[in-house]
Amino acid sequence: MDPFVRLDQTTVRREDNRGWLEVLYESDAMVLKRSFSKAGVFRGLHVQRAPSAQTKVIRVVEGSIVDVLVSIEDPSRELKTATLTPADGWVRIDSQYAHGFYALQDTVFEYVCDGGYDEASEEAYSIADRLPALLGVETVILSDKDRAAPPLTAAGAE
Ligand SMILES: Cc1cn([C@H]2C[C@H](O)[C@@H](COP(=O)(O)OP(=O)(O)O[C@H]3O[C@@H](C)C(=O)[C@@H](O)[C@H]3O)O2)c(=O)[nH]c1=O
Repeated sequence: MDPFVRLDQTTVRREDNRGWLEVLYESDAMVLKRSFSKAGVFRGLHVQRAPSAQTKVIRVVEGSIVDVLVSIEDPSRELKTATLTPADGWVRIDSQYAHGFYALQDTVFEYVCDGGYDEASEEAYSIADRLPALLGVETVILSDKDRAAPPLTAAGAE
């Protein structure tokens, strides 16, 4: 038997108003993806809940972002931010975090998720109206899904 198992997977690119998302490799156990975001795009916040929770390992290939996390276990829903560029290399985000990022420049972003994509278990929260003050930016380009997401509020305030 040939030990070099050729994978019959073609890259699927989905384009929208933000740029594009490519699924490079997908199995039941993991997904490898790459996205391109125009400067001013915000993607997120997204989290997959149990039984489809995912740890994400992310990196910026080109450009720069402000990465945004909020622990869904933290009742105060405090936002954590970090500016990331290619020099930061790979960064791990554990599964309790809803994740998003703002593209400061045109940005190529790559990430591996352990566990497959499960749209039904994904939750999205909007922080779009807070981004101008939080990041000192004017432009915020969103997907239709993220624009329609409920606002992130402290637990018990929903
Ligand atoms: C994330 C993802 C999306 N898709 C499809 C669904 C939709 O048609 C299109 C675009 O999906 P989204 O709008 O959810 O793409 P995007 O907003 O880039 O979603 C990503 O945001 C960042 C912040 C994350 O943390 C990621 O885990 C992921 O949720 O691609 C897949 O087929 N597989 C996937 O793994």
